[in-house]
Formats: sequence, C-alpha cells, structure tokens
Amino acid sequence: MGPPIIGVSENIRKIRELVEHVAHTGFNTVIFGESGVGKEVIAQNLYMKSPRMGKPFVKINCAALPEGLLESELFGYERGAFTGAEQKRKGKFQLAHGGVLLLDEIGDMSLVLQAKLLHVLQTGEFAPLGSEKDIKTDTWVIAATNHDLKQEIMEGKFREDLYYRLNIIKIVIAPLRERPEDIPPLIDYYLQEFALQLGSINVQKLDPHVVDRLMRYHWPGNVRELQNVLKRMLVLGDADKIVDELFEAPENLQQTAPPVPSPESNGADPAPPVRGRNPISELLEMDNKDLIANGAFSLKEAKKKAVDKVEREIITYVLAKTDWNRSKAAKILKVSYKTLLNKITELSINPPSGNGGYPLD
Ligand SMILES: Nc1ncnc2c1ncn2[C@@H]1O[C@H](COP(=O)(O)OP(=O)(O)OP(=O)(O)O)[C@@H](O)[C@H]1O
Repeated sequence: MGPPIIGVSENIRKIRELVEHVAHTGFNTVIFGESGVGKEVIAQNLYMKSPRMGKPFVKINCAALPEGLLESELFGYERGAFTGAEQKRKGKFQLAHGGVLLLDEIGDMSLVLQAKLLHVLQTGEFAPLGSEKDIKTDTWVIAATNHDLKQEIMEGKFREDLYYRLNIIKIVIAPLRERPEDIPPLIDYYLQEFALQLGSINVQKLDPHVVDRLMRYHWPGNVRELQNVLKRMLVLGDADKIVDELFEAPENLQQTAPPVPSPESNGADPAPPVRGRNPISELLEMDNKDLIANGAFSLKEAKKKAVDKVEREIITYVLAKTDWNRSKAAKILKVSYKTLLNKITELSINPPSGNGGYPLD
C-alpha cells in the first residue's frame, strides 16, 4: 500500500491528526488539492488505519472515462445489457464491497452519474446496467478533486445534495509551494526509497544549498514533480544543473516561490536570491552574470528596458482585449492613434501568429 504521510507543516500535521480520528468512522470524505499534492496518499492512509484494512481498496478516475463507460465501470453490467456486453461484469462498487472506493476527480462526473451516485449513497443499493435487481453495497466512499466544488455547484455542474452527502469530512491539502518545510523530509524519504529501488546501498544526501533552492521553487506538479526531480538527480547526478533547468524552464521564469525564512532569521532577513535569476534580472531579461559584466549595466539603460517591458505588456494586453483594434486600444490607453502606432513599431508588438495581422481599424 502507499507511503506514510510525510511532512512537518501545520497543514500536514493537522491532516495526519484528522486521518487518525476519521479512519474508524467510515464517514464520507472529500479530499481537495491540486494534482500531485497527495490526495491518494491520504485516502490510502485513511484506509490503512480503518477497520476496512485488508478488504479491497479500489480507485477509479472519473475524469478519464466517458460517461457511459464510467457508469458501467462503477455499477457493472449484465450480459447483453448493451451491444458488446458479452459477459456479465462486476462494477467497482461491487469490487470495493466491505472496503474503500476512491472516486478520483469527482468534479468531472456528469450530472446523470452524480444522481446515480447519490442514490447509492442514500440507499446503499444499486442495480448493474441491464439488471432489475438491486445489490447491496457496504463501501466507504472517499472522493478526491482538484476542482472548487462550491463554485461548480453555483455553475450548475455539481449537485448540492451530493456535495453535502459526500462532504461529511473535508480534507484540504495545501500545494507544496505553500508548505516548503515539507520538502526536506520528503526529499529524505524519497531519496531513500528511490535508491532502494535502484538497488543502490549508499543513500545520497543532497547538498544543503540544493535543498534550499528546491524549497524556493513553486512546484506546479507538487510532490509528484519533486519525485521526478529526485529520480533525475539520482540517475544523472549534477543536482545543481537539474535545479538550474527547473528554474530556467520558460514557464517557470516568473514564478519563483516567495523566499522561505530560515529558522535562525526569525523571518526578518530576506532569503538570498536564486542563482541565475532574481527579480531584477527577470525584469530586465538578463542573467545575473550579464547584469554586472563589463559595464553592460547602467541605471539609464535599466530604466529604459524596464519601461519598455511594462509598456509592451500593457499595450499587448489592451490590444488583445480589443481584438487587436488599434483605434479602440488607443482610446483606452488615452494616447493618440499615431503614438500607439509608433509604440507598436518601436516595441515590435504583433498579434499572435495565425491571427492574420491587425484588422483594418
Ligand atoms: N505527504 C506525502 N507523503 C508521502 N508521499 C507523498 C505525499 N504527498 C504526495 N506523495 C507522493 O507523491 C505522489 C503523488 O501523490 P498522489 O498520487 O497521492 O497525488 P494526487 O493528489 O492524488 O494526484 P492526482 O490528483 O494527480 O491524482 C505519490 O507517489 C505519493 O505517494
């Protein structure tokens, strides 16, 4: 079964406590959190600490299957229930009987299936497709989602009655970037795990400055992404280069996580900037080393670059909002049409390719 719940943050400590309290109750539970944040681990730990341990733990991803297939996977079917149903087949509710059914990505379930699920939760019974007879099920349903279900209810995409049925216990896992203190223990745990998997006896430790940099990264893929980085480090070595690449990936340039105060600093000292890029080099689109090399940097030059960058961003934003209509954009920006044309040329602002250039305006 899955790993223990690793982490020292307030968020993870509270969740560990909650798991201890909830596991024996079998109350329906919804686990909220971004992808890769550990929703399945929490569900597995709930199961492992419950009296249902040893009975089946069944998982189904509601986002991965089209409605018809998801329905037959959940409830099963009789022979001849639909074209192609040559054999009777048990559904996940039957397979999970006595144990746990994890409904992953519940926010993606269609309204029709939501109604069926609600019925099972209310009555403890369901009928496989093509069957007249109801089957009893004693299944602990744990749902997971990275959607805001309250918002989905407002938009008419998720049933409110189902939400309240499922959501007796609510567990919210914070993204990894909001709990960087969990990164060192996760690193220790997974380096050991992966070293074992690779058959190596010597478990490597990461250099503290590498750990420090990893704590500043914003981890869009959360713990799953951290695992992948650690695997790369074990196989390829050169941890520093791997972290450089992490920060230099184009989608990550603007998104360094806020500095993490070190325990000694009482939060008062700003953390040192990440090597390679910092907010100034970001703004000026230069690497740190170029910034201070051979007189390439002057306040005047820096100011011009920064102003150009801001102007380019604002003008592009307004043009995109006006469907690239320059006279409308000039009015919004309160500059003359001619000034805007000059800026567009000077700053090389073009509509996205495939947009067919500027419309006649
Ligand atoms: N707190 C944690 N302790 C130990 N391992 C963790 C923790 N959080 C996540 N992991 C590990 O990270 C990986 C991704 O976690 P998991 O599959 O539980 O995420 P998820 O939120 O269910 O993702 P998705 O929404 O994409 O299905 C797994 O291998 C899991 O074991």
